[in-house]
Amino acid sequence: MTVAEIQGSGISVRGLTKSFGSFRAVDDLTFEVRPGRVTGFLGPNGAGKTTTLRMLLGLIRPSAGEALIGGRRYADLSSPMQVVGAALEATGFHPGRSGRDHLRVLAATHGIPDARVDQLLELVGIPAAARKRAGDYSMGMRQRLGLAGALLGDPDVLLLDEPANGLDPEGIRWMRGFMQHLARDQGKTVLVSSHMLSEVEQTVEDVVIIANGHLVREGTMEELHGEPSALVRTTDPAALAAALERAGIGSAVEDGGAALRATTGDLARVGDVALAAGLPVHELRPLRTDLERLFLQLTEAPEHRNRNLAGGELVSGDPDGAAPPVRAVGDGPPVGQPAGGVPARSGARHTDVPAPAEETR
Ligand SMILES: Nc1ncnc2c1ncn2[C@@H]1O[C@H](COP(=O)(O)OP(=O)(O)OP(=O)(O)O)[C@@H](O)[C@H]1O
Repeated sequence: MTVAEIQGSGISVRGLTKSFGSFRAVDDLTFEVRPGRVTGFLGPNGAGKTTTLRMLLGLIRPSAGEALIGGRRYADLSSPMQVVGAALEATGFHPGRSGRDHLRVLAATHGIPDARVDQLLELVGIPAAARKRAGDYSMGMRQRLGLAGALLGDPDVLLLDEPANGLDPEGIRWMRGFMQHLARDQGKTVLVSSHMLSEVEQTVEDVVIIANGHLVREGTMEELHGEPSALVRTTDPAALAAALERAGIGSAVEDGGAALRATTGDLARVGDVALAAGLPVHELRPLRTDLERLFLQLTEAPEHRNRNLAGGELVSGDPDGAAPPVRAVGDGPPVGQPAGGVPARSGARHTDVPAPAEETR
């Protein structure tokens, strides 16, 4: 795959806004999602994740702004199934039909051979169950069937809404590995939504965090973790702080002055400095950012506090009349060809946030 092809299959959301009556579910949202990476689309319940995904898929019409896949609006894709696959809700299956038949019907309407269906059922780990009625499936099996449906057209872009819901620990591990394989080995753009950062922190390379319809943070997991640092406990923290400073390492007091946080992840160096200064080290360990605390800080800041949960007018379907409210996984977009040309990722990062939450004990 060439660089141009890879860049051509990203996601670009610009100034995206969606109002339901007077209620703004998505508010001037701008972010980019890169190919070849798994990106977490995160936010608390009601933050606007599903609404955004539905706009990307042309299921509802934006009130303003645009949601582009490979540089194009969904409605302008001539072969959407080969460009984007989505697993939004694992509920859109005919209960009396087997999982296999569900996929075969879907495949047939898009000229995809049955062999692909069986290959995918194998790939997602439900080859035998696929012959049973989908109505008897567990939530985890429906998730896997939904994923198979999303992959039918071998799209470059995958949108997965809370795919770990209902999976057992082994299923979650499998799903993580599978998403990483799709992104890293196949160069696909994988956007996975979740309301918990901890659920996806081991899977995703990038994050887009929203709250109350607004973007609160966009960046890599590394950026979210912040600069590495180390906690060091000794008998004379002030003397160690001075020694560290002479060695070019910054520090700050922790634990009410009983310990120091050194601004380096190089534990050996901190230990060596203490030894050279003749100070005993009673504790020395890396300090990790408490991501769950950071997530709460980001999404519960007063300006982002979740007004959504307080209500808002519930409208069934889309008042703009763009499309039906719910669509089955992988439901029938027409056949055509892949899109191209997504603009380069913006270097800008959102930083209207408190300092990273740090775990100190
Ligand atoms: N058709 C609709 N009419 C009115 N309000 C709606 C409609 N669809 C969504 N909303 C509201 O928009 C807000 C965002 O909903 P959305 O489903 O996008 O959030 P979410 O981040 O996906 O949440 P969750 O994690 O709970 O699925 C919610 O307050 C929701 O009630």
